Amino acid sequence: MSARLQLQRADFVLDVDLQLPGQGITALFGPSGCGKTTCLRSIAGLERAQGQVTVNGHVWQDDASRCWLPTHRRGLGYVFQEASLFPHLSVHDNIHYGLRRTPVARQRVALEQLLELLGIAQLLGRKPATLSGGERQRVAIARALATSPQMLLMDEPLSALDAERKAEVLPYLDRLQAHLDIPVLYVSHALDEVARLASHLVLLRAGRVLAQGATATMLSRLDLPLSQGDTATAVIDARVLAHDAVTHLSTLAFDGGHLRLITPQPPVVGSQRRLRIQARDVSLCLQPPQHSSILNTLSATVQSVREDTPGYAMVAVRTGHTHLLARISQYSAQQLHLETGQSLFIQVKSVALLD
Ligand SMILES: Nc1ncnc2c1ncn2[C@@H]1O[C@H](COP(=O)(O)OP(=O)(O)OP(=O)(O)O)[C@@H](O)[C@H]1O
Repeated sequence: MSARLQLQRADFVLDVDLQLPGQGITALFGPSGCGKTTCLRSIAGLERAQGQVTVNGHVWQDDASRCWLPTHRRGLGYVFQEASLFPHLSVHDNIHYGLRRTPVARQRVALEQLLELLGIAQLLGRKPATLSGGERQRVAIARALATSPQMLLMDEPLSALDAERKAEVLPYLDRLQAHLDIPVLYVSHALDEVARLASHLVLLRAGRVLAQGATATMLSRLDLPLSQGDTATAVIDARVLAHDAVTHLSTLAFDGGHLRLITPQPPVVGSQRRLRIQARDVSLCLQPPQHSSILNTLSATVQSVREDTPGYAMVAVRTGHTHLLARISQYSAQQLHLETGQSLFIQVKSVALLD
């Protein structure tokens, strides 16, 4: 998918060039007012930006050749912050409203599969007013997907939900991603959501693309603001090798070694899982640590070091082909004489399963 878009407002200019994968979830991320929604609405044809938009070989817009498809002809699904369901229609009729407008030849998503993936089969007879916020949003996603779109556009779909409801909906988004072959462009300003869901990340600043690339790579780049401060995080895709029911420890393999973590529920052996390692949970040692309570020690190479917030240094390290961050005191960075290319050991105090 590619989009080159320019739009001028009185005090805001959008000028982006997006090259996105035709699969998985791509996050459009950045601070409030940077243009995420404007960008999404321009791709949808809800704003009249100038430029070119091509999705899966379909040209939605190309001003050079005077092509501009209206929204209803772009083959897209759109999910807003607040589920915009028809209040007088049942869940069944809301979903079928989208389905009826899709010619049979274009239907690629089986309705039963959609209901199953989003866990809404038992809600079909209900009216939107009787649903919880999380259920409403799942129905809104089903309605958008029922039209078998070329692309699903989601604008902060979880931001109106409290933490509990958000945690309830996230696994459904994981399942959609695993089972449906529809690329998603996902607007968010919550880094935890992006780290969990997105395989690709576009970082926006003041209407422009600051950087774009694989989420894992973007999160660990010291030249980007994502790696600053206490929330800096790395994500790793890993495979479950084993689970020990006695110790509750699971062992996962990634490109760089093995990690062990306590998992209350045994994960499926052989499954691919995404792990999060926060920079503040990684410490550095020049010698292999001995007799430590910390479960995970890996050998690594220093990639770069940068001053972080006052008193702290952020260190990018590589283990195998995997990039991690360590947030340590500046004092420690000086004591260890850290330099690029240096070999050392990292201790990982905490690893979390994200999906
Ligand atoms: N309809 C509009 N008319 C004029 N200016 C607008 C309009 N909608 C948005 N803007 C301005 O355009 C800029 C980008 O807004 P946009 O909503 O795209 O940002 P955002 O990154 O999605 O922000 P948020 O995370 O707060 O939703 C902002 O300066 C905003 O004030």
